[in-house]
Amino acid sequence: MQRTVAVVGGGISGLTACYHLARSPNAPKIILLEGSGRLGGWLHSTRTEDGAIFEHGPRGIRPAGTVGKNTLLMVSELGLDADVLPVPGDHPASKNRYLYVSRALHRLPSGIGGVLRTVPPFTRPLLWSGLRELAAPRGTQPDETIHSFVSRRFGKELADIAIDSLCRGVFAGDCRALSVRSCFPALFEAEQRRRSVILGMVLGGGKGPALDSALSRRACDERWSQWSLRGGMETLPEALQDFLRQRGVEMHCHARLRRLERTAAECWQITLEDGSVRADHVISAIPARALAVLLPGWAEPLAQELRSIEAVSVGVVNLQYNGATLPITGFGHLVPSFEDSSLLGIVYDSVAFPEQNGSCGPSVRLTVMLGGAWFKQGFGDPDTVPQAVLLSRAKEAVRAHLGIVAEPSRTIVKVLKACIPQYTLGHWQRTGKAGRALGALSYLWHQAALRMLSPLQYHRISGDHLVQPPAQSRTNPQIFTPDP
Ligand SMILES: Cc1cc2nc3c(=O)[nH]c(=O)nc-3n(C[C@H](O)[C@H](O)[C@H](O)COP(=O)(O)OP(=O)(O)OC[C@H]3O[C@@H](n4cnc5c(N)ncnc54)[C@H](O)[C@@H]3O)c2cc1C
Ligand SMILES: C=Cc1c2[nH]c(c1C)Cc1[nH]c(c(CCC(=O)O)c1C)Cc1[nH]c(c(C)c1CCC(=O)O)Cc1[nH]c(c(C)c1C=C)C2
Repeated sequence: MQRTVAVVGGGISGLTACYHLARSPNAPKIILLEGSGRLGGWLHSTRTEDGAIFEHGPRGIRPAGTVGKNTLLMVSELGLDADVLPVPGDHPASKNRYLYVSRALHRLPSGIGGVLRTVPPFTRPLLWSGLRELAAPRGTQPDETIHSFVSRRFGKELADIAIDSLCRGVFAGDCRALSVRSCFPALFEAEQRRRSVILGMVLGGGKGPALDSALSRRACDERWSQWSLRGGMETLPEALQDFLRQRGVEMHCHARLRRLERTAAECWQITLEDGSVRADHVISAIPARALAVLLPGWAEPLAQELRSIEAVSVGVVNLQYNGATLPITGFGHLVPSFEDSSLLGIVYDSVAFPEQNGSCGPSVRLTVMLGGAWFKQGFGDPDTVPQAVLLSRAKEAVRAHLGIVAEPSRTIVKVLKACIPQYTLGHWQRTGKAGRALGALSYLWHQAALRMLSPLQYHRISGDHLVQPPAQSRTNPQIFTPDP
């Protein structure tokens, strides 16, 4: 008899889970249950009538590594090759990286010359940090904050300025709280394996299996730093939706889960707001805390671990300035927390993807990212912060950092509540305990099946929704399967 798999959560993880299930031999009956009125989760693009695109969530996917390659393969299989907008290695958005420190923009050093010279905002050449790292002993702790790890190996200045900013630009988080083992497993493992991060990176090792495609070979040849899609990132969930519909996958929006229980007949009873569904297997692709409240009482040890994974909120302000020009070109700039804690950085969307400017003539499109781990101290409660406060803060930052004083011709303000999970110190223990709790509940962990899922998640993104297998096979969705 055909088995039924219910996938909970219609973000990119849930959609990708359905995609791989639908393509598998002996595909089961698949039911996708999404709580909101649309599929795609944080992949959300506004398309204006004059053809401009504004991204409210991710705006560029990195092609590198196993997950990057697998994602490009999926993009190809979905027939989206012609829609891909690459940012090649020689593009200013790939080459130029900026930090805003002491009220000025600083281009980060690159190339051998940049490493040998003292380049502000740093007070010594980066070569010094590199030599220090090569000589530093291997760490002895099972986990460490990213700040402590980088200070110990490369020196405090690099941690305070560059790593602090990087963590804000990837996790909207505080490097003094985030775990190096869970956020940057490659760095942690390089130190464990070779004693030095630099040696570990140069000598390589530990890569997962990747599926090659013409698109990923092109990405490699042209050294893409990232890519987007002509109609915006939301094109990806839309294409997945079309694919799944053709394969007979049942997709339900406004289907928020209320309760998840096992029945005497060894299957899952999924209670929705207005009905219920039965399934042999459940794949959860919803945030960890959202899953914790759905679990039955006997799964409390698992729920407890899932509850402890917090997520931060981000204010995303899209701005378009017709007729304006930027003083510099690059992907954007980041702001370290000591400079301005609640302003994370500004993305120069019109530099990386000018094709998405629309037909209003030359213009600058920017996204100002606010809050993150500093949201409450900067803006108060994300549920009640007035949009005008975020907008005025964003416009002021654009004026002060980039010298654009004109009023924007278009603005969109969104508050993304609890959108980026934080893998804080000891996250590996939480996921380990959760995995053991699952084992003790006598459910099977289908690690192999999971490796293919969730292209974005694996990109050291939010994998919080899941109880994660060990770092190498970390992925997002979690499968609950009754014991055979
Ligand atoms: C501002 C921002 C910028 C980002 N930039 C990048 C980037 O440049 N590159 C990159 O790779 N990644 C980026 N990310 C990360 C990336 O967007 C996320 O990791 C990814 O979208 C997460 O997808 P998901 O499907 O796992 O989760 P989500 O998108 O959170 O989807 C979960 C879904 O579950 C649904 N749901 C929740 N509870 C229930 C319930 N009880 N019942 C049914 N459904 C439920 C939700 O409505 C949602 O649709 C960014 C994220 C943000 C917020
Ligand atoms: C989970 C949320 C993510 C955000 N961005 C990324 C994720 C996964 C992807 C990402 N962003 C940056 C990197 C670092 C390495 C790189 O390839 O550049 C990654 C993997 C850095 C970055 N992010 C933003 C900017 C302006 C930069 C600097 C780029 C550069 O070096 O030129 C914008 C930004 N993106 C996110 C946030 C919270 C943010 C804040 C300003 C989300």
